[in-house]
Amino acid sequence: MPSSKTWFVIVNPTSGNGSCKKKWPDILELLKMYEFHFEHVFTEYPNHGIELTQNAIYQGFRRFICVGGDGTLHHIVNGIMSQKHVVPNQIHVGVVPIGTGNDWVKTHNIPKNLERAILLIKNGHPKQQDVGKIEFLNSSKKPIYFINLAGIGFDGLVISKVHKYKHFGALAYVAGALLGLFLFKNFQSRIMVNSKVIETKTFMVLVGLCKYSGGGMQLTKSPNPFDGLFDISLVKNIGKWDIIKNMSKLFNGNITKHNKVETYKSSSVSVTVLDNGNPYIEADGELIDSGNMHLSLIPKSFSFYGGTKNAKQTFGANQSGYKTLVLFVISI
Ligand SMILES: Nc1ncnc2c1ncn2[C@@H]1O[C@H](COP(=O)(O)OP(=O)(O)OP(=O)(O)O)[C@@H](O)[C@H]1O
Repeated sequence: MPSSKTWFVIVNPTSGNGSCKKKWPDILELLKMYEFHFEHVFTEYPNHGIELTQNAIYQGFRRFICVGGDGTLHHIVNGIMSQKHVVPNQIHVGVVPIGTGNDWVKTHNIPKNLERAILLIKNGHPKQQDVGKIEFLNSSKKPIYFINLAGIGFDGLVISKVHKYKHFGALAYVAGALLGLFLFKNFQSRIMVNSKVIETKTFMVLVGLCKYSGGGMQLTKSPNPFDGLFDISLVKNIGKWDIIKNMSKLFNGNITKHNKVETYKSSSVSVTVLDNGNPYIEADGELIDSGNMHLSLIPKSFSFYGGTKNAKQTFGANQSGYKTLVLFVISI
């Protein structure tokens, strides 16, 4: 049985397009220098983080460090939320962000600098944010949990393409979006939210808890991971050229003001696909399924070490993302 002070460190060597493997020796030194008691493991295949987290909880670990990107963190969250041994928010998670998008950490002011991220964990006090739960209608698949954003439609298609472009860094999401625009067909869906039933041609439905997704895009209006409500964007029958013309608005949040976008605040939402399309569902940037889904919110269930607003923000992708996009488009 590990002591309550022992950390369980989960390292995804493939995160950040493989940069995690190169940075791990420095992280190891820093953890030793700041006198963490810890054990560490490497993930060996996709989704392995879920199993590693659950086994560590059964062994008695209550404090985790995620060394990786949004996907690695997503799997740790799913390991925590899908076990029945310990109340989820009694397990505390620190993050050393070494992903490609690193979207979740931007909301919580977690620095990308390795030493500062580790010091934040060492000196921080855990906060609790809301967790989303996705249940798959017409399927026996187990629920999936998310802490950043989940989406169905175009968003899911982009995630299905992104892995091919991870060597572009955060621009992988832009590359996936540009390719996806030419492949995607809007689908007919029924959305149930706040006792309202909406049937419409749909580009995507986004269900947000935190502010950034897709490498720094802001796709919902005013997400708050602590308020017990999802921040939902229903993007109706928008055209491809309309998206291209409004590309900058994906990064500054103004896309939610477009006349084809409706926004809602709710603690649950269902999406049923009404035509032959089988749109992909993504959660925290991971492709998880396709088809119909029901989402509900579990308040303050994820406990983590976050930074403060005053901490120096080292990402700034929301400001720089659009400029980088323009450079990227010019370069291809
Ligand atoms: N040993 C491994 N081999 C292959 N894939 C792995 C391995 N370990 C974990 N994975 C998978 O790697 C994927 C990507 O991880 P992660 O999201 O942390 O990095 P990233 O994609 O670079 O960052 P971000 O999501 O922030 O853009 C996850 O889906 C995870 O399941």
